[in-house]
Amino acid sequence: MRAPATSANLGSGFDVFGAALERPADIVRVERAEETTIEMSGAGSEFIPEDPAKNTAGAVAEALDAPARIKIDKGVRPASGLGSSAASAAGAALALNELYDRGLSRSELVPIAAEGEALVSGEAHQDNVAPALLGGFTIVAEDGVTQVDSSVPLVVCLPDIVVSTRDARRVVPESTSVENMVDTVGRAATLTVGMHREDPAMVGRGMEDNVVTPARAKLIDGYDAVREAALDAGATGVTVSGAGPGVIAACYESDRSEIAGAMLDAFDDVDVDSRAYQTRIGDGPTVYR
Ligand SMILES: Nc1ncnc2c1ncn2[C@@H]1O[C@H](COP(=O)(O)OP(=O)(O)O)[C@@H](O)[C@H]1O
Ligand SMILES: N[C@@H](CCOP(=O)(O)O)C(=O)O
Repeated sequence: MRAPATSANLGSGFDVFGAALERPADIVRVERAEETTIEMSGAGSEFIPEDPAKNTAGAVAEALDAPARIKIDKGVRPASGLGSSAASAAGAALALNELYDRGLSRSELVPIAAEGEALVSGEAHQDNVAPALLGGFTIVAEDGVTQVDSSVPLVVCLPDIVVSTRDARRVVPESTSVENMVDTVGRAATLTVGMHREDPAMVGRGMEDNVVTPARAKLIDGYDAVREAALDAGATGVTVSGAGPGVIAACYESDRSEIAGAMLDAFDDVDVDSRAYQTRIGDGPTVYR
């Protein structure tokens, strides 16, 4: 099972919007077993507990009552803002659903995979697991998830800084002004139509946000300079990816490589190592049998 990285929030859609990324991804393998065991390898795996009670894939095996030998090769580093914890949870949910013939749809697996998010961030937010399972752009609302296929080009720059989602949720303001609310609704609506039209300019305009992103940007050294550099290089919009520290830019494909270089240079200028993924909005998980 190949389960994609995801970017949640996209600025104006805190805890609502999410997008599957074409790359990077986790590879999740499962075999039936008497009790669940987990073996981790790959990017940042030394920081991820193999104890099933502390691993997002273990939480999913428990929720599905599907004990298994689970092997995860991380393509998505933990505490990245790229839905690392969600990729493993979504991959495990889909793989275990097949292994045990549970017959649940990908949409029905969203709240089950979110059990993993509750374990690591304290809340079962679904805005990463929804796109990780369904692909494309997703909107998580009280009454269900809406999915739209899209392939808008993106650059995601991941600095060598760790920001845990649990900590980054603590800095989110408890309230905001009506003026900010009106601005956010306008931008969220613009972004949604932009995704549907696959229009990078509209998506970029909708990625601004005056409430959550400014509070979280303070946790990322060099954020303002990286954002400016990406915009100068042609990005149509830039924001914090998920809870950070990843920074995501929407763009036209022809500008992608220049934007990636500009973001890497801007982090380098403040002595922060980083890596850039030239990617786009992509599909959900791929199942290998
Ligand atoms: N299978 C897993 N993959 C990634 N992180 C996991 C996993 N299981 C538990 N974790 C823990 O979840 C935390 C990372 O999740 P989170 O802070 O939400 O970051 P991200 O934005 O990358 O998802 C780390 O503390 C990590 O040890
Ligand atoms: N809506 C959540 C999304 C967290 O995404 P992650 O990729 O950082 O785990 C939040 O903003 O807290």
